[in-house]
Amino acid sequence: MGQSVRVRVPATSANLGPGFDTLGLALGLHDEIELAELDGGPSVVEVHGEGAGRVPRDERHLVLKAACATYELAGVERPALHLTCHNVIPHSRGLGSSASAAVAGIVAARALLGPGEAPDDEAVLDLAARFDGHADNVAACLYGGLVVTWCTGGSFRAAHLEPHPDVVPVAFVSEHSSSTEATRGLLPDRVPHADAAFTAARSALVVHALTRAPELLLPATEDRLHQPYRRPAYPATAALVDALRDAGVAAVVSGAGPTVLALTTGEALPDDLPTSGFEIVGLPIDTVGAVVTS
Ligand SMILES: Nc1ncnc2c1ncn2[C@@H]1O[C@H](COP(=O)(O)OP(=O)(O)O)[C@@H](O)[C@H]1O
Ligand SMILES: N[C@@H](CCOP(=O)(O)O)C(=O)O
Repeated sequence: MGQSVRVRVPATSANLGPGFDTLGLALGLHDEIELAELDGGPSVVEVHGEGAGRVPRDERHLVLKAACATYELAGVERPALHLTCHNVIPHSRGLGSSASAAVAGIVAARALLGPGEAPDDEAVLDLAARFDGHADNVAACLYGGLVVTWCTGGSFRAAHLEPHPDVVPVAFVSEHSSSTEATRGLLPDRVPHADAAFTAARSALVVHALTRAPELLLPATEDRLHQPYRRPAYPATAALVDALRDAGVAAVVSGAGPTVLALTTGEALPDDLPTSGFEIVGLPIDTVGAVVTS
């Protein structure tokens, strides 16, 4: 075997209510991968934990594909690779597992590429966003903390912000899965101008609430752009979001769902919530993002 690297990537929650396709938050739940260059032969994929026995273990594997895309971007012939995945982030629940997989592969391949060959930070973000299709998830995964993402001149960009220390996320991880692609299919091509204006105000306010004024999180997390349209895909998720919000807790659908994210300030949650089918997990905000650990 040639040189190898180990990379740790956080889970992420996208949208945060009104920030559809724009806002992302990194959470303290991590996958780890090892990527090693082989002297020859076909690439090898080992998967432990989440997805083992379900995800493909050949060139279609997301982490390996993302690593290959990085060599291609760098214009460097790719060696055969040995990939080992230790997965914890649940798949298809709205916690950005596919984005974390893409970031893991890209960051690992960048570390293996020589100086002068590796893509710079902007190119890495753009590649990851194109590869996964969700800049909000990949930017949070790369940088940690809170991100605002946008696309300009055909390239994805991100601003990194420090969340207020009083913000305490609690995830209600659904035992059911939901395909992001499928729930995007529920979104209309057009929305009423009043709903766009309503949500634009909340989207700006939620950045203020998350960084400076957590007491505004409940009004700041209202959304009319995506959650109302996705409700039929997961009634239990919709009911839990409603119950939490009725009790004064700033709850949103995490990403495309069906997990629910409550952005609390550490207050006790009501004990009469409709949580059947959900695992309640306190997840601190990850402030460092993807790291090469060795
Ligand atoms: N670590 C991983 N390794 C390989 N494939 C993965 C990994 N994480 C996610 N995937 C693939 O992505 C799919 C989930 O993507 P998606 O529907 O966007 O949900 P999520 O909200 O978890 O990102 C999984 O079914 C699996 O095929
Ligand atoms: N902005 C995207 C985010 C998808 O996140 P995921 O964690 O559900 O993959 C969307 O809302 O579709």
